[in-house]
This record gives sequence, structure tokens and C-alpha cells, in this order.
Amino acid sequence: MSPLLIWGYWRSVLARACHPRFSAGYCGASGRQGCAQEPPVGACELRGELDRFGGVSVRLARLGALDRLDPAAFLKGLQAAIQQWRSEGRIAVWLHVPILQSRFIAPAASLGFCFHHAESDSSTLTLWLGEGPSRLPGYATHQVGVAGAVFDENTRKILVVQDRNKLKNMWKFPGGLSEPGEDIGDTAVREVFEETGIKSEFRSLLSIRQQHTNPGAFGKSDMYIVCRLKPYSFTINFCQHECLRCEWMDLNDLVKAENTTPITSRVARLLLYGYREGFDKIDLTMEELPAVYTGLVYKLYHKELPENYKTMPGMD
Ligand SMILES: NC(=O)C1=CN([C@@H]2O[C@H](COP(=O)(O)OP(=O)(O)OC[C@H]3O[C@@H](n4cnc5c(N)ncnc54)[C@H](O)[C@@H]3O)[C@@H](O)[C@H]2O)C=CC1
Ligand SMILES: [Mg+2]
Repeated sequence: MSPLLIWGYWRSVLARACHPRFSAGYCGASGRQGCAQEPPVGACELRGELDRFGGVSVRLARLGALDRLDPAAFLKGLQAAIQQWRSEGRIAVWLHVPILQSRFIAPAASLGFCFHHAESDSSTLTLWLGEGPSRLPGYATHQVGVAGAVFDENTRKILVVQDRNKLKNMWKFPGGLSEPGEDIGDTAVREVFEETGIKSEFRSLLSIRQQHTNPGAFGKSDMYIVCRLKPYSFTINFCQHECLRCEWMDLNDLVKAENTTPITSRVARLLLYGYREGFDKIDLTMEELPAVYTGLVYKLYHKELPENYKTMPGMD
């Protein structure tokens, strides 16, 4: 296909996207106009989608002939489409760009698009078309780190490490960054095992620290959560890449230690309190509950609620 023909093809795709039919239905929607009613074949996968807030989502991966379209032609097409979307009262455009078609990012940016977020194989740009400042939600704002305070009640020992590659050698709890879709407790158990070789199980959540403009979080905010874990193996086999030292330390010694971080020292005191007065004083325990609308489940963490309070209909 000549560049002109390709452009003609793509323009017709955009025209289809801009056509009132576009605003009346969208691919995959259980609405008035399903894909089956939309000639020609393939048109529905080439169209943008209208979201429930009045924004338009355009997925370049679905526009096949785009492989051979040059950025200047894309710029013109996008300009015309934006004009159309404005006239239709659309509030925003979401442009999803596969990494191999990143040459379209600069033309989009020249029309006012900004990065919203990127995944490993694509980026998403947005353009606000509505009144006033953008009301589009931002992307992820925090990195989540989780540490495991592995405490052995029988010996009163707590598992601590010193990180390699740190300027100061401070005792701290083993831990690391949560992976996408990973439960907090699972992160703690996994990181403890990877860094120390100790097997453990989740007991409770003890503390949450929130810190902004964290250098370790690429300047974003950091949420650092410490969990109480119960060990069921005791032989240390620590990771030489990540840790310099690892040991079972008497909890009292950690409370008194000077070469430790403030958060470790505070959580050590919390554990000592729980050990002496009962862990129910310090534990936020976890329960899995069903999400009302999505059919998914979630984990809820809070102080233990007595059984009769869980089921009681109300209070006078
Ligand atoms: N107060 C405390 O006791 C401390 C809390 N934290 C918190 O722990 C969480 C992160 O835990 P980590 O143990 O750091 O994560 P992690 O256990 O997932 O380890 C990160 C790994 O990535 C490596 N790494 C980091 N940046 C790198 C780079 N630019 N190039 C190559 N390798 C790199 C590190 O050497 C380490 O091996 C965060 O939430 C942080 O705020 C971290 C240190 C101390
Ligand atoms: Mg770590």
C-alpha cells in the first residue's frame, strides 16, 4: 500500500471512530450496538472506545495498518479526531501506544498529550478535553515495601539482617518490595525466605510507614509495612548478594541496640509490649471478605473484633 493509501485507510478508521456510531456503542459493550452489527468486518476493533465518564480510549495496537503510517500523517489524523471529539463533548482521550509504535508519542505530545503511565510493552497518554483542570485520576502513587518481624516466642529471639550496599551497617528486619498482585503477608514471608532462608507464616500487620519523595522509590512515595511472622524453620542461610549479616537476636538486645533504624527500634518495642501483655494489644489481623460489586475478594486488616460484634445487627 502506498503511504497515501495507508493514510486514506487510517483516516477512514478515525472517521469511523469519530462518527456518531462511535459514541452510541463500543466494542465489547453489552449495549445497543454490538460488534456483529457493525460493518465492515474489523471496524469494531479499529474504533476507539467510549468510557462511562465520557472519555475516548484509542488503542493503537488495534489499528493494523499503522505499522506503515508516518508520524506526520498520524499528527494530522489525530488533530482532526481531537477536533471531532471536542465537538462531540468528549471529556478526555486515552491513547494507548505499543512500545514499537513509540514514534507516535512525540506528535501526540505536540497536541497536548502527556504520559499517564507506562507498562513494559506500552505507554498510555492522556489529553483532557473537559472544562477546567483535568479530573482524570493519576496512576500508582506509592511503592509498597514489606518487612517480616520474625519473632520466636519460645526463645524470645527476633530475626535481623544488615543490608549489603548500605553506607551504614544497621540492624533491620528482612523485607523487600511487593510484587504486583501479591498479598502483604505473602511478600513478607517470601522476602524473609529469600534473604535469610527462614521459613515463616503470617501472623499480623504491626505498623505502616508512609514517606514521600523517597529516593529508593524513584522520588515517589513509599509505603513500608512491617508484619509479625512466626518462624517454623530456624537455620539461617542468608543471601550473600543482599545481606552482610543475619542473626537471631534477643528482643531485649534489639530494643537496646544503637546501630538500628528508628522504625526497627520502635517495632522491637511494640513486639516486647505484645510479648509481655498479649499480641492482641498490637496485632492488626487479616480476614478475607467478598467485594460487593466485582465478585472479587479482598483482605481486610484491623484489630481483632469479638465474634458477637461481627454478627450483631446494631447498637442502641
Ligand atoms: N527502615 C528500614 O529499616 C528500612 C526500610 N526499607 C524499606 O524497604 C523497602 C524496600 O526494601 P529493599 O530491601 O530495599 O528491597 P528488596 O529486598 O526488594 O531489594 C532490592 C534489591 O534491589 C537492588 N537494587 C536497588 N536499587 C538498585 C539499582 N539502582 N541497581 C541495581 N540494584 C538495585 C538492591 O541491592 C537489592 O538487592 C522499601 O519500602 C523501603 O522503604 C529499606 C531499608 C531500610
Ligand atoms: Mg530487602
